[in-house]
Amino acid sequence: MSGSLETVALAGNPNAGKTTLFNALTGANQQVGNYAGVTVERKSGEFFTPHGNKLRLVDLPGCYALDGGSPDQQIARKTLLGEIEGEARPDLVVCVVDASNLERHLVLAMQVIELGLPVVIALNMVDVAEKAGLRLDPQKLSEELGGVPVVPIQANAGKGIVELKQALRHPFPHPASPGWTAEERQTRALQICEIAARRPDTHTATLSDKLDAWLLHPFCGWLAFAAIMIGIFWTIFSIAEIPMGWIEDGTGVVRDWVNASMSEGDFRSLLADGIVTGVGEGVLVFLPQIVLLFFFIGLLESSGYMARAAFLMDGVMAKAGMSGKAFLPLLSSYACAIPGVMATRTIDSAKERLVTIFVAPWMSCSARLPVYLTLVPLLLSDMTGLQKALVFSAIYVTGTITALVVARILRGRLGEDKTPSHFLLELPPYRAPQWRYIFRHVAGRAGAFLKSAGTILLAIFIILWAMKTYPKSESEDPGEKLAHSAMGRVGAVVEPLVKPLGLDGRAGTAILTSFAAREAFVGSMTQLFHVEESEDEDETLNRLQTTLAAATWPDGRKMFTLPALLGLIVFYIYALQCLPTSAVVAREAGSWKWAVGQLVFMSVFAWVAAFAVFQITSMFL
Ligand SMILES: Nc1nc2c(ncn2[C@@H]2O[C@H](COP(=O)(O)OP(=O)(O)OP(=O)(O)O)[C@@H](O)[C@H]2O)c(=O)[nH]1
Ligand SMILES: [Mg+2]
Repeated sequence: MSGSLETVALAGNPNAGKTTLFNALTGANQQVGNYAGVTVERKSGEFFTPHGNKLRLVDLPGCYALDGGSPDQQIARKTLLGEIEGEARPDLVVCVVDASNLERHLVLAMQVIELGLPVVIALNMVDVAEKAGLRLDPQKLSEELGGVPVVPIQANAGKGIVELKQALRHPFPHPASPGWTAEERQTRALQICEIAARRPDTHTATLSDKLDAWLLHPFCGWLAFAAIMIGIFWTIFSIAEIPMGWIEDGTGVVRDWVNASMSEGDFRSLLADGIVTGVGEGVLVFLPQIVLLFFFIGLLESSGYMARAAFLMDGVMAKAGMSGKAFLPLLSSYACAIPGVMATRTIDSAKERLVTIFVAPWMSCSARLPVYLTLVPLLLSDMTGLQKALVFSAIYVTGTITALVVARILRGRLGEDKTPSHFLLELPPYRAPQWRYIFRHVAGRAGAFLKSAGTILLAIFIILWAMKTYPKSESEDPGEKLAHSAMGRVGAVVEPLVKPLGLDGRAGTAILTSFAAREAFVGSMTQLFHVEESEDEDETLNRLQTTLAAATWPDGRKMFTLPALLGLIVFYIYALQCLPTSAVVAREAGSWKWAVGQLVFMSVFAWVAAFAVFQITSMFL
């Protein structure tokens, strides 16, 4: 920690643009989104003022008042009051206010001024205010607030950043702290707005209003929601197929090259079958989909549609005994449960927060995507893009509905809460996405995915290869060879566990590896079911799918029948196979018991559900 640097804190209402300003000042790429409650922890960075002073900048979660109850708002308050252990109180507060929403944002700004710390007001979103016809007078605003410097900026376009930096110079301005009551603040804010931000006389319906009439409509809204979901999955499938083909071809070329340029032996087999095939066909092929998924999530977050989806879901959430506030954390869990669990910090009610943390991993995260992408096309021969998109939507809906039902039961058991959660979701205006941020964010995610391919997954594949190869047997028969190997023995141990699900020890072993990382499943399957190199060009494409479709039991029965596939998909919907998530759950819920309980519960639930699906569908199909 850079303790000696002077610290500037960014405070303000949710969705005021604090993190956008933080990124603009420090060059960081922290998460921004067009809804309240994106930032839930303190993030710090550094920047230089034009006078060459280096300052530390702390981005805070947004808050409506300095006495809010939810964990994220407490972080903001404690930081401003200097109550965070090991952290000095900030030397200066930059209070970010939304110029197009001045009346409400000023109330908090006045509270911040009353703290007695030096304050500079960053009057953000001047573009939006101007479009709405507001006539802003920063000079007047500054006078009315007792001389606090006011700098108009547009954080998402980098406008006014230099001026803002210039305002952060010594001596830091010390405003007089008047000590208003809550009511006085309200009236004062109104008065100031009338003087410093004059509204146009006529109120015209904005584009956001017009869009919302459709997108929040009790019927059309849901229709639009469904269309957006299916549209996204369909696009992911159809566009990604092209680069996937290239990656598969590329993997084939590299494997052929390894096979051609080395003499036969264990090392060649390790490189060609273990590493190249596992990493290429088991992991890299999914990069295009992952990139597209995060791109679309970024688009939804950035445009403001996410907040609408939460609004639509409010009624459904209420039936599950939760507020719409729990929906946004659940929604971000579709990307990854870790930020989802973190985002529960915006929930005031401690019990509702625990319940949300508990069910968050059932929102299908991006790591499950490769598993579904491999299994879904096997369900029917020659599935169309639309059919796949429908099955995908069904998978996501299944996870979500189960999560809500379990949340409802759990919520009932935990009993009433002292602090009832009041749902205060703001509907931000629709905004043009921050493209640069989205692209950097997607690149970051892709990088993390590639890193896992090069580290933990690579290690898993090497271990698998070794287990499959040693100890060696005298036999020439591939089946006997496998049975003799360490892998065959592990498979024999896990087989009784997965046989009731219609799977054999090989599939069982692949499931086992995915407890280390879900993405390992496909690569493991590639290795475990690997058949002899085929000379046929067409077969290289979708090789794993062809292999799995042809896989049989020793007695010749087809293994991946429709019931077995459905069971396996259901298993992956429900299984919690992610150690990092468990670690974050333990931290956020404040107890390891909660995390272990969740892991055990979800694993057992997954097995039972897969068992039921396999057994029941077997009766009919
Ligand atoms: N039009 C316009 N949009 C902006 C401006 N600054 C930020 N935004 C958008 O406002 C939204 C909210 O930005 P964030 O930076 O995430 O807001 P925040 O204050 O950090 O929000 P929380 O972390 O939820 O408290 C994003 O969609 C930004 O693209 C601006 O000056 N003009
Ligand atoms: Mg933020």
